[in-house]
Amino acid sequence: MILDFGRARLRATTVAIPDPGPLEQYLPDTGTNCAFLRRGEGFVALGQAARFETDTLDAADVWWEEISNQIDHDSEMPGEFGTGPLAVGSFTFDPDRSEEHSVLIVPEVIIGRRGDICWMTRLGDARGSAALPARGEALRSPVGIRELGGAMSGPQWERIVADVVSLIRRDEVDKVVLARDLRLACDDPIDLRHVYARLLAGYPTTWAYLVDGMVGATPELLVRRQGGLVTSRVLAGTVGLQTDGVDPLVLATELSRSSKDIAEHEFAVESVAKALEPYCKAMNVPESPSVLRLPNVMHLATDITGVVNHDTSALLLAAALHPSAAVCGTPTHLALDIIGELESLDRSRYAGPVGWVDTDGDGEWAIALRGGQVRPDTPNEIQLFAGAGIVADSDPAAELAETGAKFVPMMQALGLA
Ligand SMILES: C=C(O[C@H]1C=CC=C(C(=O)O)[C@@H]1O)C(=O)O
Repeated sequence: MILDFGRARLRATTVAIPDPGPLEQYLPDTGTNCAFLRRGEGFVALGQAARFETDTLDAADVWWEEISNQIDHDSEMPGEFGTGPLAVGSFTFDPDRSEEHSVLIVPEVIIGRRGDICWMTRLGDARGSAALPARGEALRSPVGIRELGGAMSGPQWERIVADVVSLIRRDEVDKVVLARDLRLACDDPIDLRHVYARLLAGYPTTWAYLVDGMVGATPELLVRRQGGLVTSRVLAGTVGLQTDGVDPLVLATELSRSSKDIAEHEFAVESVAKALEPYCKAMNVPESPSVLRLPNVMHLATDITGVVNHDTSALLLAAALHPSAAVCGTPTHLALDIIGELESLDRSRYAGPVGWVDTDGDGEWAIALRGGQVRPDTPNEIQLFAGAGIVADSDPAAELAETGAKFVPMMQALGLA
């Protein structure tokens, strides 16, 4: 943890700025840089005023509340969602079964946009606060990229899917989300800004994240808290769009009628609705899902909304919701054990919450899907992850193909697809 404010309180200043253009161009090639953007909205964050490495979202919430209480914030747009000092984080899927740490970073400079509003927040010395940082250096595309393989081969992974299907048919568990990984290497350290820019261009409707070596473009929002309102976008049930010549509308119709995908989706919706209920005085859970179309896949999607009845921060709401049955299974504890036993994989921060929280406890936490992780000791390598929900009617070959379709955004961003 880097944090020694001594007795001094921390000063933060937020100013309105003219439209700075695409925010990702301000990401520097070196040092700490984070980003959380969707359709051009969100923020990029530079530098690190404080850092907390932890296991749990609850511990992170306590730490962030302490820091928040030390910040004096001077803002030209008080109360505007997402403006002001915040903490950006990426959490492991299962701290009990991971070598990886979770991290919460308090950036020094934040440049943001939401609707017509653009702003810059600086922590620390407020002098020169109106000047935007210089644009980052030119992006570097990966050179000599090659596949190193994953923890399991395709056929090995299909066998564990078949084992899980047997467990489900024997009523030992209802649903288990199984994941696999793929390691890639380049000749030089990977420029995550390049990967990030490609994801932003190719997948504009997703939440594109870049936090401490984790990069990806996820379509799934675990939770957003904005004032008293809470939203969660639940996804589960997928069809790949790689099938040449098949009309996407036909695929969308098939998906929305597929009893296998509907069952898979219902487990996920139920897990989120149940976890959110104690925190809400009113909640709307649509009765049937819609179809969400992305360039590589289509998903069954349900947007749950509610009114929060407690003063519960976005971080604590994420703690209550994670791991949902979209990434773990039903019942949660059994699915976690089965994943731990069969997957042969440290999921690290894949499928964990990734996002931000502000000093009022508002924020957005997505699920770190469709991404990969670069670690400081192996900067030339990236580990990609993709998973699929397994239910009674799952076909191992189809589930393997589905994970292949879910790798596509990262493969494209790395110049491989
Ligand atoms: C676990 C992943 O996706 C989840 C989100 C949407 C659809 C899913 C599915 O249909 O299996 C998964 O539940 C992943 O992308 O690695």
